[in-house]
This record gives sequence, C-alpha cells and structure tokens, in this order.
Amino acid sequence: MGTIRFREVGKIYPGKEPVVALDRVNLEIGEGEFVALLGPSGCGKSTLLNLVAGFEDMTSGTLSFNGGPVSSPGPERAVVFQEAALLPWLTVAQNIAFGPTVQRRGRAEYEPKIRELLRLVGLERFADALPSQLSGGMRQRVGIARALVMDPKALLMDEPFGALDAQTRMSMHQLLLDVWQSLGTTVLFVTHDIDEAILLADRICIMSARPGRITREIAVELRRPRSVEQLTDPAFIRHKAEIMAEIRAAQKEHA
Ligand SMILES: Nc1ncnc2c1ncn2[C@@H]1O[C@H](COP(=O)(O)OP(=O)(O)OP(=O)(O)O)[C@@H](O)[C@H]1O
Repeated sequence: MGTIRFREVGKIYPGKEPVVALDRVNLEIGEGEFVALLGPSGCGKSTLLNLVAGFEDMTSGTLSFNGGPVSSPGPERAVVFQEAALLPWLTVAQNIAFGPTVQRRGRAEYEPKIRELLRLVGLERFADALPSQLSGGMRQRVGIARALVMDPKALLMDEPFGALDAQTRMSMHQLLLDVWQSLGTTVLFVTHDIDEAILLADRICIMSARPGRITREIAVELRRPRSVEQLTDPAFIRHKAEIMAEIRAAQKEHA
C-alpha cells in the first residue's frame, strides 16, 4: 500500500496578497511507484509534497492516501528534506532510533531494524559516530535511514540531494535506487534536476509556473535496474529534450 491520489486539489496561502500555489492538481501515484516532480522555482512542488506529508491543508479538492483522507503527518508517510537536520548530540544509530524511542518502543524490537538500516545505507561502521564526524552525503544517508525506520509506505523527498556535490549525488542516486528496489516503497521526489528525475523515476510530472498545475506526465522508458551509464542512452537524451522543451514552453507562457 502507498497510493496517493490528488483530485482537483487547490492550495491558496492566505494573506494580504493571497498566493495561489496549486490550481486543480490531479495526480495518481500507484503503490511502489517512483514519481518525480519537476518544475520552475516557486511552482508549488514543495507545497504539493507538504500536502501529502500532512504539513499543510489544501484549500479545495480531495487528497487521499491508501484511500483515506490526509489530515495530519503520519508514520506511513516519511519525509526527507534537503538537510537531514540530525540531532548533533546523538550518534548515528541513536538518530536513526529517535522515532521508535519517542514512541517508547522496546529496544529489542527496534535494534535489529537499526542494524538492517545501517547496512542498507552503508553506514555500519559509523553507528557510533556523531553527525559532526560525517560528510554531507553520509548525513543524508542517516536521514534516509531515519525516514525508513518506521516502515513507511511512502517516502516523500524534497530535493534530498540538492546540497550535495555531483560525485556524492551520483552515489546517493544509486543508493536510493537500491533502497527503493529492495523495499518497494512509493516515492514522491521533488527536484530541479532533469537528469536526476529521468535517472530515478518511473514517471515525471512537470509543473507549470505559479499557479502550479501538472502540465505533462512522462513515463520514463529506461530499463531497470538503472545506472549512471544510461545518461547517454538515446531514450535518456530523447526524454531530456522533451522535458526541456516543455519547461521552456511553460516559462514562455509565464513571461
Ligand atoms: N507558508 C507560505 N505562505 C505564503 N506563501 C507561501 C508559503 N509557502 C510557499 N509559499 C508560496 O507558494 C508558492 C509555491 O511555493 P513552493 O515552495 O511550493 O514552490 P517550489 O516549487 O517547491 O519552489 P522551489 O523549487 O523554489 O523550492 C511560492 O510562490 C511560495 O512563495
């Protein structure tokens, strides 16, 4: 389970000059699907993700997760932000265990899970390290493990690799693909990076400049398992040209 369904969803931020962030968004994401959201800055990508996370309320329309309405955050929908925001006084393992600890779950229940997640994100040797001893990529691995500890049905990722250098980004792409392949979690992934979206996603939704609407959906025709070698695949280049043309057209319309 992990299906997400937007029906005619609108979001207006109230204020002296109200901001129409989303306008009649329709989107269906199937169980285990990897969907990337691409679009110009300020088009409402984070707003859309925050609605699924339960951080914001919509103004109109309906949004459901596994068939039920979304009204608040929940452990079945985990969020990964650009900065992992780890607790600096806790070790890597303690940071990952933070959610279960707050929920007062027994150590015996979650410890095997923490070990499994440390292995999954390649940080077994850093279980006792403090966040200050880690690189940016390693911190983000902890962020992913922390998100997975409650066995979420969906991972909501808001530019999770946006602050990383190109090399680290590439290894994070591989890591995320491996994690997704082994867990089958639904992923909603917000990015500015066209290559990243094509490399990772099953489907790419392109949003128009404000007010944000989904103007185009592209099913990515690259075989899995994916790897960075596919950056030169003819299908990859075709998708990239198609997406760039769509984004240019949307910008022109807005100008
Ligand atoms: N809490 C808020 N109050 C008022 N306006 C907001 C709020 N949050 C976002 N907005 C506005 O809503 C619009 C959509 O913002 P959002 O952050 O969803 O876009 P985005 O596509 O994620 O942008 P970026 O790519 O730059 O992160 C923007 O114009 C933004 O200024």
